[in-house]
Amino acid sequence: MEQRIKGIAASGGIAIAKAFRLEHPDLQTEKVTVSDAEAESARLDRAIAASREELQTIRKHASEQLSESEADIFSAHLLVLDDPELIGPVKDMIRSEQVNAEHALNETADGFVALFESMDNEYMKERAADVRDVTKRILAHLLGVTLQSPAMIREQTVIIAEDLTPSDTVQLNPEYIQGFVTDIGGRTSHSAILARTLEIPAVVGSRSAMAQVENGATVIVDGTAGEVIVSPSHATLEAYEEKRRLYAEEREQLTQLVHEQTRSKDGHQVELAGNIGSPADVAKVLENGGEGIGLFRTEFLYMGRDQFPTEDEQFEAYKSVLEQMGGRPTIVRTLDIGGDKELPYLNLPEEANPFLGIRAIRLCLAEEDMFRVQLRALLRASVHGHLKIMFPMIATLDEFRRAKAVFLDEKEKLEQSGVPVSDKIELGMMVEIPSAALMADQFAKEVDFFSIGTNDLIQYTMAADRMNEQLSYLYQPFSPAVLRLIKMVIDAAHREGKHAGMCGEMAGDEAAIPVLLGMGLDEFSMSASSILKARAKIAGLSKAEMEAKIDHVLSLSSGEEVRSYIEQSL
Ligand SMILES: C=C(OP(=O)(O)O)C(=O)O
Ligand SMILES: [Mg+2]
Repeated sequence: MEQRIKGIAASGGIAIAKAFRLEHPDLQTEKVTVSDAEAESARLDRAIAASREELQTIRKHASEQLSESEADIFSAHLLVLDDPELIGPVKDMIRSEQVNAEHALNETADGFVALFESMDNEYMKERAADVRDVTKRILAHLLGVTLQSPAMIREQTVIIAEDLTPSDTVQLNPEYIQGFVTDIGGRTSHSAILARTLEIPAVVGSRSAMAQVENGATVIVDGTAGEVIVSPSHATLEAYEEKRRLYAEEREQLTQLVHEQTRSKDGHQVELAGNIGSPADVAKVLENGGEGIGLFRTEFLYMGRDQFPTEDEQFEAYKSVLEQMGGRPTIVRTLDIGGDKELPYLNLPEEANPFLGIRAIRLCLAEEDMFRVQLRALLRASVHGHLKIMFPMIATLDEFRRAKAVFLDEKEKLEQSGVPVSDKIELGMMVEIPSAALMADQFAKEVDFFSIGTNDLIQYTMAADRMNEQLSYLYQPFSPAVLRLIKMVIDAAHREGKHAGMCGEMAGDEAAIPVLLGMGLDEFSMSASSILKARAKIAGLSKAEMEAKIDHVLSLSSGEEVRSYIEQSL
């Protein structure tokens, strides 16, 4: 009997294969009193050493088979493994309570996991997953059991699991693993991100796949719709085989656009760029035909560690991105920390409204030494490619001028000490605060370019938290208030002969592209996987026709009206 299970669409496409249940061994432990605490502590050390060796092997496998960013997950695990804040208390507990290593490890790790998960912060939640994953590995070694390894699978399968740990996911060989379904997890969990990187269809958060799917059952994973079909009827199977064929055909057609320029039907050219968070992300942007980097979120270089990255570490990262981009325009955004992105080692005072607090450029101007380190690293890297720098969260002209003055001061100092620096670095700003959009005419005289950050611009225009799902009716890219601000920014830039780009999620939204093209946006920056679709979309649109409709769009009175007008006539 055909059964359908709904879940969260984590990675697009259709997979059809036999189910393989990935079950993790029972790692239940009991509290036992030990007489020799030192011997117990030594037993823990041996399990940690064995885990370290295993993790190093997996990390090597990941960096060879996948990319450095996947390998980084295991570097994070190795850091957890060596973290005295985790291991120290485990050993203390073994000694002070005379208990077995398994129990001490479980108790301590549970405490950290609960603490991290209670924080309303995506980043800390991921750290909780890392601690859980590392704990399991050490426990397996303590208990002498083997963790099942997906790398051993050698037939076409769909993996069904309660959850896939990052170490499971990284072992998935797309040659055999057609897709996967998990009971828990969301779109931003490690397993979902890796599925998209591997381009394996995946459904996460299905809740009941493990309870309903038996080993060897035929399974269809519709990763686009977030649906799993178990033991499909003949008719369903045929329908999905056809869907799978169409999906592959569509992707194949899109890859033909990789080396194309981005032009509308009537010949207007725009630039399609990629958003990245680390040098490892550049490869995907290039594979998908990105013509530049429109946003490098450098804060990720500062996160996931316990101290600031040094000037040299940053220099290497910027140089790597610029070299990989081989002369294509590369916009690096200076540190945008604060709000939901925290740096534990910065010890910022708690704020009642962090999104309205000391974040991004405000923080950099307050902590000038930290800002100068980043600017020096960028200046030194500038000779390795086509670097543009932008400042986040600019609210006033004074802030832009102050940031620019610090930049020029560092530039001069480096030049005086004989360090080669490019003379062509453009300095721009994010427009993500309504005050900046409203004053765009004045900013446009002083900046080299604008990049509109709609993720924040929408939240600050509508006073609606971008992460609060209950406010999604207000968080509307198509709200005429937001569209009018965007239009003001683009027009102001063009009046001064400057470029206007966009790096918020809206730039890659297929429904928004006709309006943005019509308003004259010069550069659209988005996640790598959206680039080719956007290129195809633009190729089918006439810039002149879109432009003729903008006045009407801006005269509409609600986001819903704009959306339905776009659906019907753009
Ligand atoms: C691109 C943006 O920046 P972030 O999402 O990093 O705040 C934005 O605000 O639109
Ligand atoms: Mg922003």
